[in-house]
Amino acid sequence: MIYTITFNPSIDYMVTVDQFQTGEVNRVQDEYILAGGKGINVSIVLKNLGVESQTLGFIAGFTGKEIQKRVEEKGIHTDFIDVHNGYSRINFKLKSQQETEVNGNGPHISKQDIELLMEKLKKLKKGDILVLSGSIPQCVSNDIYANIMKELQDIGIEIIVDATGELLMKVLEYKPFLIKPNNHELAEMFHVKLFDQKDIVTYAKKLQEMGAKNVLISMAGDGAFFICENGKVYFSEAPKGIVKNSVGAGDSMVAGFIAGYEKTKDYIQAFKMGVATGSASAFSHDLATQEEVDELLKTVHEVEYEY
Ligand SMILES: Nc1ncnc2c1ncn2[C@@H]1O[C@H](COP(=O)(O)OP(=O)(O)OP(=O)(O)O)[C@@H](O)[C@H]1O
Ligand SMILES: O=P(O)(O)OC[C@@]1(O)O[C@H](CO)[C@@H](O)[C@@H]1O
Repeated sequence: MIYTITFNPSIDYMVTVDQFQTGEVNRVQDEYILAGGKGINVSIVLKNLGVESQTLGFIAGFTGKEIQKRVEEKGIHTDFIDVHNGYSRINFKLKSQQETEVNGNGPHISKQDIELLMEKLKKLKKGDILVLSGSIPQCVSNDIYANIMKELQDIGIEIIVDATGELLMKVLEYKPFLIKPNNHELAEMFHVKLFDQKDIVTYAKKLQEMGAKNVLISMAGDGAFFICENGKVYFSEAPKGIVKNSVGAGDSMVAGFIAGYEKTKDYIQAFKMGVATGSASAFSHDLATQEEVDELLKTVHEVEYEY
């Protein structure tokens, strides 16, 4: 079974404004809400691609209930912990001349809440896949993903981490199956500027040397690199299209990779599926559907990157 964890789920309030003006009253042209949070998005896209998963994490208040309802309506099994403290955040996503995001803090999560999650995770079995995605609330220590991996290291599950900064750096020693920073996050983690593709590959390879088995580096419309555990490096251009909403493109890429790998056990197919699924989400208002992914997959071609 595949499990996704979202420490800080959200209601994503998506708004389109023609020519947004700061300091003025702006009227929306279009608005809708989605249940969000990175792990939840991964589960939704997996479901769209015909792969079952269960989603865990922490919810609170009326927004938490709405998130749970919306996820379950999609036929995804949830096992959230209600922390009975505050409410799950509402993240504001503005599409105008530029895309702007304002993400909330989320509810307080106590030590007992974390212990409850750990108890659930200890029931995972050999062969399961666990996806740890997204930021954590400020009240949670940034070694939490590493602690989870440490606790589960003898069970024999593959763990995928989509996070950044110390949260990601600290898991590397536990050898995650896959990590997916984007190129900007990669630069921030090493406190460097990455000027060209060669720089990006150099630092992505460092993450592999530090423990990650496979490393995906997404670069939005500039394509993606895959540093494979077979020692090779692959590059793919991003498919061309009109970006409607790139929120969740990275999560979709993770889901596409997992779905591709589950179906074929082939890293190249998984990489191509990841790219196609990320772009399919970027080119639609909601997250990618199977049909959208199938269409784009025909246009995705990987090349081995000579390093
Ligand atoms: N403008 C775009 N054009 C084509 N494909 C895109 C575009 N933006 C994103 N994608 C697709 O989605 C993948 C992931 O995008 P991106 O690098 O923006 O991830 P991310 O920064 O983790 O995104 P987010 O945090 O918004 O989910 C890319 O590798 C690409 O396949
Ligand atoms: O604050 P985090 O956890 O880093 O990101 C949360 C978030 O921006 O990520 C998803 C898109 O990737 C959205 O659904 C959600 O609002």
